[in-house]
Amino acid sequence: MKLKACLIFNPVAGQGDPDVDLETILTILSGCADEANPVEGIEIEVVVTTADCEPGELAKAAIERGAESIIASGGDGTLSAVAAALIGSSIPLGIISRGTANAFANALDLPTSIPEACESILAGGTKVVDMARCNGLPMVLLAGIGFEAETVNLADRESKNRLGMMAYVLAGLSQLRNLEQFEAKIETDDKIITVLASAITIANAAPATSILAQGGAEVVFDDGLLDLTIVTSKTALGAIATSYDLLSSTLRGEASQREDVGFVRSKKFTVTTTPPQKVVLDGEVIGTTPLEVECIPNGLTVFAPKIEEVQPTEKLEGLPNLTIEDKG
Ligand SMILES: Nc1ncnc2c1ncn2[C@@H]1O[C@H](COP(=O)(O)OP(=O)(O)OP(=O)(O)O)[C@@H](O)[C@H]1O
Repeated sequence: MKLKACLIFNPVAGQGDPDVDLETILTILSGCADEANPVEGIEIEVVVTTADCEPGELAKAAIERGAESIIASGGDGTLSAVAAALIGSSIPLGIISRGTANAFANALDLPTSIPEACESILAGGTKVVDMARCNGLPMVLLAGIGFEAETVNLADRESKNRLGMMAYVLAGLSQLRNLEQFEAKIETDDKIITVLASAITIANAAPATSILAQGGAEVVFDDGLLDLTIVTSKTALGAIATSYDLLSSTLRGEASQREDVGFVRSKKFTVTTTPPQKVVLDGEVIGTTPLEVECIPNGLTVFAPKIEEVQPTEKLEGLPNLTIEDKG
């Protein structure tokens, strides 16, 4: 057995059967999933979360007990809390998503199925990604002002259980009726921008489905910078057209060309608004503007699948008596 890890497991996350999920995880991580070809497994201590525990505190306590790595399994709430506790440490974090949106794994290009996530942890490859701090709180993915904050507020636990991802879509559609613009002053590393906005999103990392973060087509999670997207749509119809454009341009890997979308990168942003707007941080409403967000470059180490090397399509050098004639 190698590497002593602590698995922090949320039994109520997502819509799957937690007993089956836990057994699958432990079987794969023990190295015995393939009976014919067992591999060296990981020694694991399992800590099950409770309704009133703080998963980050569980992670810190496990490290004090000697855990060499932490594995978190649950929804984005559990994963973000554990990641936040590991910012600035070199303790690698394994991410096994079992939530509704699985934004955390999607944003960092990590596997979202339980078997694939476990296999990449077992293989031991890691990568280093940026983290951020928003109004003094740890931020893994993004902070939203305006439209997105209202949407998250409306997608409650009960509707997420019933509807899964649709809860966010329906909450977003119903929120369009109340779309309101606000005055925003945005300070970057080198400029001050004032604008009339309906949504502002500051992302460290974001899945393609977080369309309000996608003005610049790609949120790069290891460039030491944050990506800010401004949406200024005035009407519900305009917001639908903008959302559709952001989704389709992201899927094409292109930046939005719409006049009601703007984007800018910076290591740090300060945003003030009139009137004050709700702020959602990694899926939770944390209060209202103003807000200050700063990137923490290389803030977290995560287990990640090894990038497959591209095989060269041609190699002739070194062959004996080699001549190569250009046919012109
Ligand atoms: N044993 C438990 N019993 C009841 N609630 C729990 C327990 N463990 C954790 N929780 C609650 O689970 C919530 C965190 O859930 P998490 O975000 O991981 O999953 P999720 O809500 O399904 O994910 P998503 O946000 O992607 O939908 C916290 O509110 C926490 O209080």
